[in-house]
Amino acid sequence: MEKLMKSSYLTHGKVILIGEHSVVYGYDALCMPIKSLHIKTTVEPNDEDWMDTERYHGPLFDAPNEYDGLKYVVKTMLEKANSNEKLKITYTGEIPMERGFGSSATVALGTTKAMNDYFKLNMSHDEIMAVTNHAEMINHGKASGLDAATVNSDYLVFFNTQDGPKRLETKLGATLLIMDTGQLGNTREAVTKVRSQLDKSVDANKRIERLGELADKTKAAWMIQDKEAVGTCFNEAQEILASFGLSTHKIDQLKQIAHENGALGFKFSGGGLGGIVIALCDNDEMAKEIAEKSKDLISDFWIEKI
Ligand SMILES: C[C@@](O)(CCO)CC(=O)[O-]
Repeated sequence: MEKLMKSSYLTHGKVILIGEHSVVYGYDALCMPIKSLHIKTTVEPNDEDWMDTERYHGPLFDAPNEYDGLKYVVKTMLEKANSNEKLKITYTGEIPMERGFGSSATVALGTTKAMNDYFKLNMSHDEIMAVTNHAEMINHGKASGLDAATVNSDYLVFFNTQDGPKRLETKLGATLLIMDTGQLGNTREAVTKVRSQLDKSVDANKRIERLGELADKTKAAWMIQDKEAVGTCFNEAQEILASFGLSTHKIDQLKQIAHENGALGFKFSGGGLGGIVIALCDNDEMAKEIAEKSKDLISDFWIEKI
């Protein structure tokens, strides 16, 4: 089969604004790409066995869950190419793993696209997303497809599992402060934790439904650039997510600092149990101030105009 000598693909990260967890059960969510954080996937020939995980190097692969989805991608793509070639697949970049930045979707999509190019498979967009989403299912036990859709989008994404991603181009006219708690989140564990409560409690189901409503309210407020209303939705979403046991002491401390320093809204972003938090700020100065006051509790921060 005709193929390239080497293929690379650059994929960016994502930050969920609102609707994590409820999106898994069909409700709406809003998620933005983070264009400043990337992972580059490179596929090239190799003498070693592709199943040898030592082959994957870089800071990314401390996260065992992510291997299984990736192994599925590599195996599936080799089958599609009708090849048993041994490959070296390398990941480099600055997206921290297991923080809520969509690292698992990023590497799954990057590997699918880089192998599609390497073997000149000409797969359609839907076929590429099907492989990536299945890898996410393997990684997280249950996956909505939101992360994969957003790491593949240059625009803010309004999403539900039935209709897929819709692009939103309106700017809110605010600043988003993203802070890394430095604590590893575990999406699989968090998704399982929510599901077990939904199986047992009517009230838990009502709270998940409310999260979906909050995503719709956020979108409506976003479209008319009502940042105070967006912030209020973030705050209520944080309370609901915390009621499922997904917040941590550090997240609660960061929430207090953000509110004391004028944040319009605060919540964690992604699966929870650690990972990243977001504070909606009126302007960059407020974001810098909150980051400065939080510096002993965080490992890194990013400021995005939204
Ligand atoms: C927790 C979750 O809603 C987001 C994880 O980034 C899971 C999913 O949507 O697949």
